[in-house]
Amino acid sequence: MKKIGLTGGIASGKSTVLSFFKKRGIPYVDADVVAREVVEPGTKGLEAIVEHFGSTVLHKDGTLNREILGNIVFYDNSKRDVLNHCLKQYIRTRIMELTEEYEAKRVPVLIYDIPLLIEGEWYTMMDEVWLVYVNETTQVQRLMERNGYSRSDAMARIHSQMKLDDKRSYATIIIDNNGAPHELEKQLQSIWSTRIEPVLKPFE
Ligand SMILES: CC(C)(COP(=O)(O)OP(=O)(O)OC[C@H]1O[C@@H](n2cnc3c(N)ncnc32)[C@H](O)[C@@H]1O)[C@@H](O)C(=O)NCCC(=O)NCCS
Ligand SMILES: Nc1ncnc2c1ncn2[C@@H]1O[C@H](COP(=O)(O)OP(=O)(O)OP(=O)(O)O)[C@@H](O)[C@H]1O
Repeated sequence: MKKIGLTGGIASGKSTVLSFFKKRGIPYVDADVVAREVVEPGTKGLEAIVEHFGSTVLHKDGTLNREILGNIVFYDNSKRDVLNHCLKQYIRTRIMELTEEYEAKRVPVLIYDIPLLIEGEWYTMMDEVWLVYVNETTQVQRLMERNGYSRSDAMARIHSQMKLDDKRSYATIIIDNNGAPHELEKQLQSIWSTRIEPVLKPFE
C-alpha cells in the first residue's frame, strides 16, 4: 500500500486537494476528523482535556467547546503543548488502526490528510509527502474568509504551526495553491496521471 502524506498549513488547501482524490474513489484518513472523534463525550481524550483545562471548556451538554479551547491554545504555546500531549496517543492509535484496516482491505494507495505531518513526525512513515503551499498573505486571507476570524486570530493559528517555507524541504512534491482553483486542478490532474494511475493499474 502506497502511503501518501498530504500536508500544508492551516487553510492552505489540503481539504480542497483531498476532495479531488476522494471524488475519484481514493481511500483517505483525515486527521482533523480523527482529532474530533477522540474528544467525543465519554472518551478518555475529553476526560484528559477537562482534567487539564477545567470544565469551562465544555458546553452545557458536555461536548467540547472548540471555540473556547482554541482561544486558549492558539495564544499560548505551553497550553497548546498540554493539549497536544493530552490527545497525541489517542490520535496516533486511531490513525494506526485505520491504517491496519486499509492494509487488510489491500487498497493500493492511502492518502493521509495530516496538518501536523511534519511537526508530529508522521512523514517518516510515508512513501511520499505532498505539501500544499501558499504564501502567508493568501493563507491569512483565506483563513479569515473561511472562518470569519479577525486578522490576529488567523495569525495566531498560522504562527502555531511550523512555517510553510520550512516544510518545503520535507516534501516529495509541492502543490502551489496560490492561484485560482483551475490552476490547482491542472496540477492535480498531472499528479493523478503520474503518481496515482500507475499505482492503480496493476489492480484493475
Ligand atoms: C484546539 C481545537 C479544539 C480548535 O478546534 P477548531 O474546531 O477551532 O479547529 P479544527 O480542529 O477544525 O482545526 C483547524 C486547523 O487548526 C490547526 N490545528 C489544530 N490543532 C492544532 C495544534 N495543536 N497545533 C497547531 N495547529 C493546529 C490544523 O491546521 C487544523 O486543520 C482543535 O483544533 C484541537 O482539538 N486541536 C488539537 C488536536 C490536533 O492536534 N489536531 C490536529 C490534527 S492531528
Ligand atoms: N485555489 C483556491 N482559490 C481560492 N480559494 C481557495 C483555493 N483553494 C482553497 N480555497 C479556499 O480556501 C479555504 C481553505 O482551504 P481548505 O479548507 O481546503 O484548507 P485546509 O488546508 O484543508 O484547511 P485546515 O487546515 O483548516 O483544515 C477554503 O475556504 C477553500 O474553499
